[in-house]
Amino acid sequence: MGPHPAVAAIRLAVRRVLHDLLNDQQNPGAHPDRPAERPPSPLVLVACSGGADSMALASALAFEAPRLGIRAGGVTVDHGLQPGSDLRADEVVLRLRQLGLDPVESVAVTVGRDGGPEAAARDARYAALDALAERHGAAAVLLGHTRDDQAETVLLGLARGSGIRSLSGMAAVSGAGGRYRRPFLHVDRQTARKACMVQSLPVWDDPHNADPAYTRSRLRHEGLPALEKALGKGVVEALARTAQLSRDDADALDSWARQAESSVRDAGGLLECAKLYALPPAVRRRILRRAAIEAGAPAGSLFARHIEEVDRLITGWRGQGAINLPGKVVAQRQGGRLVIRQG
Ligand SMILES: Nc1ncnc2c1ncn2[C@@H]1O[C@H](COP(=O)(O)OP(=O)(O)OP(=O)(O)O)[C@@H](O)[C@H]1O
Repeated sequence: MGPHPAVAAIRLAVRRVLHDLLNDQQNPGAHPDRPAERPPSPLVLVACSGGADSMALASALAFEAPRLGIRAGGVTVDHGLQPGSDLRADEVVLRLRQLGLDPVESVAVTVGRDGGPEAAARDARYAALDALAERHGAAAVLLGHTRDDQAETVLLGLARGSGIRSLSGMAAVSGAGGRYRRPFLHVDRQTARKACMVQSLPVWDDPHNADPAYTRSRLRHEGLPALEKALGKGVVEALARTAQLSRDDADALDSWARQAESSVRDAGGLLECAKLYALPPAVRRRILRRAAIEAGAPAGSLFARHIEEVDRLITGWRGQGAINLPGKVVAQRQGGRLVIRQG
């Protein structure tokens, strides 16, 4: 008898990603900062919170990796935000070792105060995962984001009025050299939970995930169920499809903007307003955003409203003054040119 369908589904998802990874390593051109030499037995780490999604991911990695000549390890990050978080981290380490993963590490981080508490925890976590992956020379770090997480991200973006780059949600491959991989973006949360249950894997339920103080938690427990009730089942799947379609569109527009950029700069490299005006707004705004980031505006603090304001220097010129952007960047018109630089 084969494995339970839920276990088969999570293993297949991980097997696909491991195959992709091996292909990328044989084909280093796909990621220029990846070393051309393929290590004899690459190491893949799973980032595990102890929750159902990442425990399921760890179990599938432990099963599939040895069959492909890949070493499987694990890491859990202790954000130190709840009493007893260090004990939980120790427990996760133990469970990962029981699955046969090696090396397994717990990393304690200090969560800063920049942005909201969730964003600060995420920044600290990724910094720790980056450092650990470097230290072990890991070929990849797997993350347990599911199709449900993707659907929630799309809905949150829609509610904020975001553009299609935000609506494209989380990428299957991201980070330096394509380090982060998300094998479960097409696997639903129920399947991951079921896979843990039938394999008798104990899982930890983060109280934050059920706390109505958090937007994502309210969306998960109230928003999405209400949408499904009103519109029928399949909303999650449809939103995840929107993410994929948006990603393809956003990539195409980014590429168009990169190509158009040189044609809107004069010999001195300044942006020419008349030429920018002639471009479709989606392409023009991408060029303005890139110019602001190049001048030193931090990407994470540069919002659509900032770019819209700069855009009005092109499309609604009434002699307005300089626009201040995050990172002390200033955008202003000088005759027929747009200058974006450190103020
Ligand atoms: N404390 C942590 N240590 C290591 N990895 C983590 C940690 N928290 C989250 N991750 C990684 O990021 C992914 C997404 O995080 P998120 O907070 O959405 O998940 P979760 O609900 O905490 O737990 P899980 O995905 O494990 O059920 C996790 O699946 C896991 O791969």
